Amino acid sequence: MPQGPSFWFDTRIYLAVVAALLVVIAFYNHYVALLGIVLLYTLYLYGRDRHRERRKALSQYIESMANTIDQASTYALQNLPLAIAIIDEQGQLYWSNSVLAKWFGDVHTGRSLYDVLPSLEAEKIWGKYGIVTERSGLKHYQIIHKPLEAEATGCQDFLILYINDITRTETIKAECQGAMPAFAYIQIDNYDDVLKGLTDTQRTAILAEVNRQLVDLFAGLAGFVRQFGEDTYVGIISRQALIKLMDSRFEILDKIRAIHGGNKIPVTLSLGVAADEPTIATLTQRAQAGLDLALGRGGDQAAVHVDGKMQFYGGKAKAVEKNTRVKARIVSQAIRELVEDSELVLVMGHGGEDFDSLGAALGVAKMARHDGRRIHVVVSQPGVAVNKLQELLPDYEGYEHVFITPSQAAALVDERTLLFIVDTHRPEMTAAPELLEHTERTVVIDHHRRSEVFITNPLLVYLEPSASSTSELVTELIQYYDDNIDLTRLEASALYAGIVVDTKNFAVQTGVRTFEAASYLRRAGADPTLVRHLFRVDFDTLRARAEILSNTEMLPGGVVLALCPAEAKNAQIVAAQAADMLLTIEGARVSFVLFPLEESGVGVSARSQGDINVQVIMEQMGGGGHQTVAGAQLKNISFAEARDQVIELINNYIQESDMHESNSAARGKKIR
Ligand SMILES: Nc1ncnc2c1ncn2[C@@H]1O[C@H](COP(=O)(O)O[C@H]2[C@@H](O)[C@H](n3cnc4c(N)ncnc43)O[C@@H]2COP(=O)(O)O)[C@@H](O)[C@H]1O
Ligand SMILES: [Mn+2]
Repeated sequence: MPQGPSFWFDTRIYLAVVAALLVVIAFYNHYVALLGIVLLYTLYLYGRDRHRERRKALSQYIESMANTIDQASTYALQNLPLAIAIIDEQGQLYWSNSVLAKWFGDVHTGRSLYDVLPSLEAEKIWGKYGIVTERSGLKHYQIIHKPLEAEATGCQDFLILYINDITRTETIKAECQGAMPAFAYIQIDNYDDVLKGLTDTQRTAILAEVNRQLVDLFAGLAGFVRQFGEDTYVGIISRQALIKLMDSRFEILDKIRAIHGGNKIPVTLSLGVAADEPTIATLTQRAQAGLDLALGRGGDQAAVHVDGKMQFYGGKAKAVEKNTRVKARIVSQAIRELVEDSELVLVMGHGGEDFDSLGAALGVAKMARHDGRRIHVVVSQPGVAVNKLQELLPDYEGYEHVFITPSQAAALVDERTLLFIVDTHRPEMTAAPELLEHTERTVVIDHHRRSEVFITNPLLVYLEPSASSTSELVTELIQYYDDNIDLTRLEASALYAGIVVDTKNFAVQTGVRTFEAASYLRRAGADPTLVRHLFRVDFDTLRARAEILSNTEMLPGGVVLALCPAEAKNAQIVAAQAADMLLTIEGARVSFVLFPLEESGVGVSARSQGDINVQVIMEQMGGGGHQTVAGAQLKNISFAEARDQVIELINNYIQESDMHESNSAARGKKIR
């Protein structure tokens, strides 16, 4: 490197010192001093020239260095392991480094970056600092976006994007995730029923077949399965294998259901499976909760907790009626103890009460009154069923003011209050959801298949999806509560009406226990004339029902779809009744009636003959219900959109079932 200017400064100091010495020498010898001055001057001239040359060389060196650094930094910017793009609000490229073109092909100034990265959401990133991850084909990118404001650019606002290719990291992450364990609890739902009355050889053959199917399944998935009770198994597979199992829509359920013993009862299986949990303890807890949920929903299904949410597969078999009433007796006694420990008993059903929830509520109220407790039934708002009963109740002593509003109930409730929730177990569907926040002493009695959302920490739960109705369950509880309970004509008739509603007049979902409950109620005074009176509808309602029927479309695959007129009174009930009626059409497998919701939106009443699980379809629309009777409420949607959604879901359902069960071609026809 050339020497700098300090060298010439130093030289001049030396020359000045020599000049001073020459002055001293001149005092003694003029000739020597003169010679010294000539030499000194020559030295000065030489030094000055050398200094000029060096200064020139130095500035040339600095200039070349600057050029090199400029080139190096440009090279570095263009060849970063990052793509950089500067875009405007429309996504148009103003500048980018060459890496962007290398990764995304034809990108040039003026072209929109959103064309090459369509998943990038302009409104989410424009003007903001942040990091997003995007996928483009097989590649994954992490994008840091940073605003570049007009003040800095002197013209307009821009956004700088630093794009990092994280495909390798994401691939490794996906591989690791795929190798994580998924844990399964598996249970034969109906072990005793299937094996009842079979010979030892038949029993062994059935159990061996179940075993073989499970072992084959897990071996095929490179997993592990082990029986740990007579009807229970645990299994472990990788998360990747679980995804395969989900893609097959748990075909194992169909294979197991095809196993029949001599008594013709098909074997059904329930699975609770969990993945993506931080510890083995939470993984197994989630799997256990999934199994409870699958069993609570009637069995013959898998409840899978993956990606932070629960998904259900299967659920095609009917819930099998339990032929023992031991549980009813135990629950009844437990209820009695809770009632005796309370001062006030409140009962509520689901909002938009029907006779099942009101009949069951009056039945529970009867038990509490029998023990001398203050009781009230909390109702959401006047409706057909509430109004009908309200007209009759004042004739019965103590029932004059039995119905109260949610706000009246909130004013009464204290820590000694016992709150019964009947005919639903979903907090948001209760007549007064806010009441649940005021009391922790709750009891749930319901006949719906268990859904994921449930009343928080109830003291007691009596959930029997195989029962026809909550009124049937409450009728049994009354019989075990106290032999001396004497139902009034109205109480018995309300409970009877509850059974009638949910069984469509004893046509569906009925078991031996349904008829036994009905005959107990008849003996206790249930009056068919009064029940008929409860179900009478006004002329407008009847006309609305007729209009629905005239608006009916018969679609391929046995799908019947109808629309309820927008101005119909009691639209929900009319739609429910029409959906029931539509199933009586020859060839109808499933019916859907769309109706206007009071608070805007579209409601759906869905009914099935049994082979299509409408609960699963309605759950996909945010609703629920049972396998053959279900419903949903859709917000911010038009009738046409709701119709399209229903058709798409039933199409998918039929196609999937056909794929897995090789149903006839006619059934699999696409609906338009
Ligand atoms: N959002 C939802 N989440 C979970 N479950 C839901 C949701 N929305 C509806 N459901 C359940 O779906 C079934 C079917 O409901 P539905 O409205 O189609 O039918 C119920 C009543 O409307 C209907 N009903 C009431 N009174 C009469 C009558 N007089 N005649 C005929 N039909 C009538 O009967 C159904 C009773 O259902 P239940 O109260 O659940 O037993 C239902 O299970 C919803 O809870
Ligand atoms: Mn019910």
